[in-house]
Amino acid sequence: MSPVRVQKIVCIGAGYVGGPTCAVIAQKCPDITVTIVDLNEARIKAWNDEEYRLPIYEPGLVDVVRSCRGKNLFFSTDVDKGIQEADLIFVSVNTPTKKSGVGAGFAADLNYIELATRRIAAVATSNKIVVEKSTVPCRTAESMRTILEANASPNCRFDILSNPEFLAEGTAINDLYKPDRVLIGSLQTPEGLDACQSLSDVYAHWVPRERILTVGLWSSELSKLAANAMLAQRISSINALSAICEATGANIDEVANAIGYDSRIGPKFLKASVGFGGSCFQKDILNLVYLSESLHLPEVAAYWRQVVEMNEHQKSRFAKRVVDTLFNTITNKRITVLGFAFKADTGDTRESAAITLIRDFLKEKANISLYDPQVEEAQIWQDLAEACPSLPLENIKKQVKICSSSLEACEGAEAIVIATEWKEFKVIDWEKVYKSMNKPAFVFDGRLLVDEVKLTKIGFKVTTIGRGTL
Ligand SMILES: NC(=O)C1=CN([C@@H]2O[C@H](COP(=O)(O)OP(=O)(O)OC[C@H]3O[C@@H](n4cnc5c(N)ncnc54)[C@H](O)[C@@H]3O)[C@@H](O)[C@H]2O)C=CC1
Ligand SMILES: O=C(O)[C@H]1O[C@H](OP(=O)(O)OP(=O)(O)OC[C@H]2O[C@@H](n3ccc(=O)[nH]c3=O)[C@H](O)[C@@H]2O)[C@H](O)[C@@H](O)[C@@H]1O
Repeated sequence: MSPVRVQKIVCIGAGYVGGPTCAVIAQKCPDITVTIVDLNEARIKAWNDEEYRLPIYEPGLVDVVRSCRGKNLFFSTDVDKGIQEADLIFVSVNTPTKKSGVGAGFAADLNYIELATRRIAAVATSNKIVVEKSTVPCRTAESMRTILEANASPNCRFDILSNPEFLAEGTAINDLYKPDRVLIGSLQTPEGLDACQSLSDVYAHWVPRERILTVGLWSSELSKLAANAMLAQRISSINALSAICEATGANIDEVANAIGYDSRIGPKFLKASVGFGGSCFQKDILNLVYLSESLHLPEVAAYWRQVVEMNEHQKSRFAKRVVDTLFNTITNKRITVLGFAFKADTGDTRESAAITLIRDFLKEKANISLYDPQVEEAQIWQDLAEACPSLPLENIKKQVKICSSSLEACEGAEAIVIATEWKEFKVIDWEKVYKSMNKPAFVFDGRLLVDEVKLTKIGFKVTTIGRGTL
């Protein structure tokens, strides 16, 4: 046996990971045909949209899709055909936190992985390299192998690899073009190592070989959870320090800068905020907590759980600071929330801190004016309805107004809360905004975004995460 030269790839799951990742593979590997399949017809239709109104917003993505769609990049709902034709299959389906049953609230829901794996077993008629792209608990590859081997037709051989994705939303294309590393886990058997070589050769079209790390399967799976846990832990650490700054008069930006100069700590990922969001940090840490508990390591589980608890504390601490500052009541007051996405440069709202803040403000019976440059209106209503199950949507709609610009959202408000660090919020005409607001006019900067001194000079009363009041 020698490594197979990959000619046809199918990716199951056309989401935030499958879409950009496989579009970049197609662009960088013109000799490989890449098909991205999904059961969600609307999503596939949007990927095939003639005007390139793609289902996800990601800077640079349209150019990548434009460069190869219809040549060696295809989007389809025909999952079975995709599987049959491919020699390498990425499984890039969602792995959300389980909502019910054993491990509810912590463990990963592997139902989508299992269904995709069963489909591969049911329809494959030739050898396949099956690659776990989704983030999964340690040893999921073993379950996949058991399902594949028990259900496959006799002449099919399956080699399973783990190849977790480390891209961040908003910078996905750049992260894919120049990854810090590509991680591939395989069994250390001759067949496993050959499969690993085949996938390495795909990435080597544009990633330097020294950045392609090859390890054992379980190390690869665990490294993904570990990377997200360590990143989230950094944010919870800086946010914990931001509370101390607010109480002492220290400035969190100065503290972050000072500690970041230590080359062992480094300057990145030390921005205090209203709390981390996104589909993965919380889910992956809870997954690690569940794994630790299953392995009878309660102290380890408690350690990682605290990262999520600190994040919840940061969000509620910020919401409380808003209410306290507005003379202990926001009932019937108009609060402007700028930003709804979980971070800038994405339209993704999963676990966004803005949702928690608005939920808390609605409980206090405030009126909300909301503006985000990318998030669709329907998504906002869906997220708020889910976050406030005891409030009928008609009531939410009476309390929340979705606006089409920052200026419109700020008019007549008592306070502005910056929830997402969109660059455009930095350059708002703050003089104009000030004139249009009720006085005293408050700004609560949950993202260390605006110039506090300048806004204070205009007349605003500014409260910033990690700083005492000026
Ligand atoms: N969103 C992100 O930035 C990152 C996500 N990840 C991981 O990647 C995985 C995917 O995440 P996203 O792309 O964000 O999820 P997503 O929800 O955007 O996309 C998953 C897609 O899979 C499709 N799907 C589910 N089961 C299917 C099946 N049996 N056959 C065909 N299609 C199926 C769904 O319809 C959906 O469109 C998750 O495990 C996540 O933890 C990893 C790194 C970054
Ligand atoms: O597995 C995943 O899904 C991905 O999760 C994160 O990527 P992502 O969630 O897209 O975005 P991040 O840039 O990590 O931001 C996550 C959250 O932390 C917040 N954040 C980030 C950095 C910081 O210094 N402070 C801070 O509050 C962001 O605003 C955002 O709400 C990781 O950065 C990726 O490496 C990983 O692949």
